[in-house]
Amino acid sequence: MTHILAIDQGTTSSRAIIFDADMAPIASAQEEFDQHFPQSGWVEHDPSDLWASTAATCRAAIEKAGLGVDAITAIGITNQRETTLVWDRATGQPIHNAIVWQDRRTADTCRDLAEHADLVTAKTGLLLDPYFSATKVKWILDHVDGARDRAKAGELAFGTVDSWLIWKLTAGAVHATDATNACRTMLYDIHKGRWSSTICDLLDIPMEMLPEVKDCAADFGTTRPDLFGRAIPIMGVAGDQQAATLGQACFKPGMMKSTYGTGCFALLNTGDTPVASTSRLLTTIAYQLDGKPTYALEGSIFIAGAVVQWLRDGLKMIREAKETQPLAEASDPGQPVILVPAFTGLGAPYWNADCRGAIYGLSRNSGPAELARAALESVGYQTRDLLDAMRADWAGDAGDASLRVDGGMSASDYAMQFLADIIDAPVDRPKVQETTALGAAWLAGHRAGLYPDQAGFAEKWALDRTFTPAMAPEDRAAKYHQWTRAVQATLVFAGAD
Ligand SMILES: Nc1ncnc2c1ncn2[C@@H]1O[C@H](COP(=O)(O)OP(=O)(O)O)[C@@H](O)[C@H]1O
Ligand SMILES: O=P(O)(O)OC[C@H](O)CO
Repeated sequence: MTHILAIDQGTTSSRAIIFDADMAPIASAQEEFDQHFPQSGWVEHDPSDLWASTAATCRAAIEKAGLGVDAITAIGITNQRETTLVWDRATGQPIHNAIVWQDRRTADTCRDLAEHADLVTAKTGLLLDPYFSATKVKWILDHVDGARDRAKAGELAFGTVDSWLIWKLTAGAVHATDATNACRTMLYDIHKGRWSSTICDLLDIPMEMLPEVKDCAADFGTTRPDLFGRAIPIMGVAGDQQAATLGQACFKPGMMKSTYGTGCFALLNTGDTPVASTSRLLTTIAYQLDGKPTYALEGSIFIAGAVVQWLRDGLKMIREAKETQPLAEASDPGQPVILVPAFTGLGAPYWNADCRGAIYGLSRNSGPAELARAALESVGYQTRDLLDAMRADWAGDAGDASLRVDGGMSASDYAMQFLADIIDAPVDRPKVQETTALGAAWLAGHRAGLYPDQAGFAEKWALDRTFTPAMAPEDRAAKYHQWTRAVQATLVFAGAD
């Protein structure tokens, strides 16, 4: 038994990757699943799609590795965070579709609770926003007949995607989550390390439905033997952005990573201190090991790679994401087209749930090339917003000041070079870009005694390429100024002050 199976259940696809004893990925499988948009600003997943694609990719990865299931020592799970599921404990049937983290349907609920915003932030480190699970659970309890009474009677279970997968993998034997997922629900007190009865009361969420919260490396039960041919222990769990922080070996305070998947999430390790943000960033748990939380400041952007998906699936302008590279390179640099991809509102540091996307600076000559460039650049601009906010919040040593990047969109050289240019700092892309899965694998592998400790793991981090800033300072300043004006105009259009 020398290998680890990492499950990465993301927003647009489920992946399973087998890592060998040296922590190298040797086999993987991936499946996309349907996104459901029942109304503007609403996003749902079918829970059975999340489970079926996870089970299928695990089986496919084990098969591809060709080693037999006995080679798998343990499973690590990482997942899209905040996405909310409620299911019947007796039947295992969800009572509603999963409400996805991007979903803004509870914007009004958040407005109604505005007087409690400071209390919520003080306890959870989060901002009172529809992004997090709490108001989504409330919405399900408010809208599904009899749900609240059944939850009070202990008949219903709430979970983020990790809990749902653990439940399915263990055939309902384990209802648990880890501290990194719990801290994204807006129901968890990150200082006391337990569910907040105050916030549960505020939202009328019965605590009977909440999962047990564990360390990231812990015993999460064993899989149903018939699933993969043998009962495999689940030994590691972390939300995907926290898993990427681990996978990027950001173990020291001041180290930072930014992941470019559907959205973009930058996490700065702040050590054992939960730093309260004055710039509307989130205070979150980066990982919890041996009962001890390590905290992070997080900037969350809702749309990063999803803007490229929109060019592909919405505008049908490209067939594959990578076509944006030659298009952007061929664009006319004289056309300052700016795309503000606020398709589901704006996240950090603006936190406006109502605004929607906008494109500025179009002329008769603007076409796919300029749009592709604007889409790739929008990700760099948004990251700059986050890093400026982090600099304002974090007085500690900024490590080596480089930004470690990963996620599907980090494959775009154009986007990464523009990112380095606009943030005026080196951008380091590692050899293993599956850092999210690697982080989950490390948690499980370390607990199983197969993988090294933090220091040994950090030594293995290997660089693929550094993108060095090459933009003239006056161009950087002028371009960023245009971006900030475009964001302001977008907020004004949405009716924000
Ligand atoms: N070469 C590329 N250029 C630009 N964007 C890309 C490229 N490859 C992938 N992407 C984007 O990356 C995202 C997928 O990244 P991934 O890490 O798999 O996301 P998630 O975990 O959120 O499902 C997609 O939104 C896709 O548009
Ligand atoms: O699925 P991803 O990689 O876009 O990540 C989603 C985040 O966890 C949402 O907070």
